[in-house]
Order: sequence, then structure tokens, then C-alpha cells
Amino acid sequence: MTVGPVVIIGAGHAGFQLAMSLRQHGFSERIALLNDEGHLPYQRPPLSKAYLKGTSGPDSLMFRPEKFYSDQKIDLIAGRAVSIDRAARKVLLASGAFLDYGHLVLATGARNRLLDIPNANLDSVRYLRTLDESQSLRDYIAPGQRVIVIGAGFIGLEFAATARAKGAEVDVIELAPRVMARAVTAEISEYFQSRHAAAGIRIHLGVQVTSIESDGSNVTGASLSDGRHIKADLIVVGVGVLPNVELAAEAGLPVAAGIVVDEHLLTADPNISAVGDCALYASPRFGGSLRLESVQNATDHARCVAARLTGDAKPYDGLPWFWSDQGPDKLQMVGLTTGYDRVVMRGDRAQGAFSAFCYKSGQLVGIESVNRAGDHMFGRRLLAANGSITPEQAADTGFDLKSALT
Ligand SMILES: NC(=O)c1ccc[n+]([C@@H]2O[C@H](COP(=O)([O-])OP(=O)(O)OC[C@H]3O[C@@H](n4cnc5c(N)ncnc54)[C@H](O)[C@@H]3O)[C@@H](O)[C@H]2O)c1
Repeated sequence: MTVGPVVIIGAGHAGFQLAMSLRQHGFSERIALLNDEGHLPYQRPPLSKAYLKGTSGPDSLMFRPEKFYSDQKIDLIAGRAVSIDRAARKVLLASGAFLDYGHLVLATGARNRLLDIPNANLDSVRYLRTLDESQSLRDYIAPGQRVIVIGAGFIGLEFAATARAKGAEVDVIELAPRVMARAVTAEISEYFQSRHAAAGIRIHLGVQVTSIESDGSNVTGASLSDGRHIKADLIVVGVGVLPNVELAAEAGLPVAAGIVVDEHLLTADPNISAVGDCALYASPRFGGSLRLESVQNATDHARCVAARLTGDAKPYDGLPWFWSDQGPDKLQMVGLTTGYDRVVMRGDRAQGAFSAFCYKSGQLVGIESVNRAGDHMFGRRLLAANGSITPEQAADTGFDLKSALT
């Protein structure tokens, strides 16, 4: 099978993994990995956790040193793609150069959703997705500083916990009635709310920031939709992301809540695939279409496409899993916990080690674990094999989970 040169647009988790997996599968043609970040490809999870807290340099985040790319003959090209000529199979870069492809992979990821309120463009209103954003925030956070965090999702809460640990005064403003409402059950939200509150973080639910106040150049505070004002020196916004679909749309590829791909992660053009945060994929495992934002999704998508391009095509069948470190607590999730109708708790919430087993029509569909890595790893094995245990077994800590794994 001759594929021709592979061009990968985007050198995040998905793009990097794809280049590496292609070589691991013996792919010997050209690989061009287009990187618009100004750093060697790097890991994102530490940006809102250890990196934000610590003093280690950017090198600690890099997937591989520079030499890896030359050794593996992966052309890491600094630059941005501005358009795709599908008929000629060329990608046009902002520099004016072209890259010829036999197969093109869109690993364009997502970008921060920006807040559209007065004064949101001030320098002390920050976002957190890139290495540069994390670097400047960690240099900025100081003891006694007053920080407003907008959004109690993963970014908001991980950042809030770190800023508080570094001595900042933190207020979190969340539109929804509970934290992480998009992703976790009410039981897990309630636990994390109480843990963050115990650490001295003030969480305001069901409200939003209507305007940001300033002294002309710096943030001085914010007004909330319930009429209150909160003073602040810094505002950090984590209100979700938007998938980068524009290149695909302008090239005439179908786009909906992401770049539309089939169960093989192939777009409507047989020479173009899409992977990771930007891809809306048809899922035989779950039925319907999914777009997920996680490292697991990015790297498993990449492995699936690398296998296909080297002659081993299989539908994508990854099992979603995810983690978040918030203060001393580790949250781990496996499965898809949308549409569940019953939640069964296992373990000891008071001791801070418990899991929520989520059921839909009697079938286990996901497990959310707090400081119970064993339950999480069990769930990854059981759900990957489409297994289940009864709610009664889940609730009974005397029941040996391993006995359900054959
Ligand atoms: N542990 C991890 O793997 C991890 C950690 C951090 C971020 N991420 C990823 O990074 C991306 C961004 O994370 P995120 O936390 O920004 O997104 P998110 O969607 O997880 O959370 C956004 C939160 O902002 C709230 N919100 C939206 N508009 C608001 C408004 N106007 N005022 C107040 N609240 C508002 C939402 O209700 C939601 O709770 C996601 O893809 C996420 O999965 C992952």
C-alpha cells in the first residue's frame, strides 16, 4: 500500500502521537508535522497542575528532545496551515510555502472560548491552555493576590487549587448550579465543592461575571449577575473550548460540532483524516457521534489512524478515560456517564476515597473515582470488554471486583 507523504496539521498530543506511531508501525515515507506553538511538542496536563505550581523549565514538558525528530525523520515544521487544496493535495502555509501530501491528518485541536464582556481584553485577564499561558500565569500568581476564576470546569478548578496553594485569595464564578456539571455526577461535584471550600476557595454557583472593572490598565474586580462586586487583581477564564474546524470547513469538508469523520476517523475525503479534540467521530461502541476533549482520545485516535495508514484498518473503539488532580485529590473517570439513570456509591466518602458507579438501564456505563485508583483500573478493564457488575455488587466493598474480570 502506498500512502505517499503524510502531513499532520497540529503537533499537540494527537499530532505528535500519530507521527511517532507511524514510525513505530514501520511507515517509511515522509512525515511532516506542522507545529504552530513556538515550542517543541509538549504535554498539556501539567500546565494546570505541576508545571503551574513548580519551578521546572519548559524542557520538562517536552514529549521528546529535538534530536528525536531528526533521528525518526519526522520533519517538524514551524508554521501555520492557512488552506488546503484537496484537488492538488497541497497544504498552504502562512509563510507561502506548500506541503504536498498523500494523506493529510487534521489534528488541529481546540482553542479557548473567549469571554465576551467589557474589559475582557485587559492584560490581567488570562486563559490557560498553552505553555506560554501557563508560564506567564505561574510567574504572576503571588501570596495574597486576589484572583477571580471564571468557570468551575477542569481548568478553573485545577487552577484555583494551585493558586490557593500558592497563597492567593480565590473566588470561583460558575454559571451552572454545581461544579464540573458537564462532566461528572452530582455526588462528585458536591465532594469537590466541599474540598475546595475547606481549602479556603470561595465558590459562587449559578452566577456569571457581567463586567470586569479596571483602573484603566489593570483589573480591579468584577460585577456579578446577582448584583455583587468582587475585588480582584487577576482574572483567569476557563469557560470551555471551541474545536478548530475552520481549515476543514473552508476546504469543503463536512463540519458540525467538530470535523465530521467516520468510524475509521476518515473525513468525506478519502485522503484526509481528523483526530483528537477537533474530530466528531462516529462511534460504533456508543452509537451516534462523539467529540471528546482528552489526552486518551487524542492518543488513541492517533494510534488508530497510524495503524490504518500502515495496512491495519480497524474501526476506532477507544474507551474514554480521563483524570483531574485538584489539590490533594485525584479524580479519575472511565466510560461515558451521559444519560445514566442510577448512581451507586462504593467506598468511604468521609475518608475521601470513593467511587460513583453509573448505570443506564441496569448496565454499568461509567465509573468516577476519587482517590480510588483500583476502582478506576477495574473499570477500564471491565468496560473495555463491555462487562458489567450489578449495582449491589458495586455498592458492596466486600465484593472482590477482580472476580468480575475474566
Ligand atoms: N484533567 C484534565 O484532563 C483537564 C484539565 C484541564 C483542562 N482540560 C481540558 O481543557 C479544556 C478546557 O477546560 P475548561 O475547564 O475550560 O472547560 P469545561 O467545559 O470543562 O468547563 C467550563 C466551565 O465553565 C462554565 N462556564 C461557561 N460559561 C461560563 C460563564 N460565562 N461564566 C461562568 N462559568 C461559565 C461551564 O458551566 C463549565 O463548568 C477541556 O477540553 C478540558 O477537558 C482537561
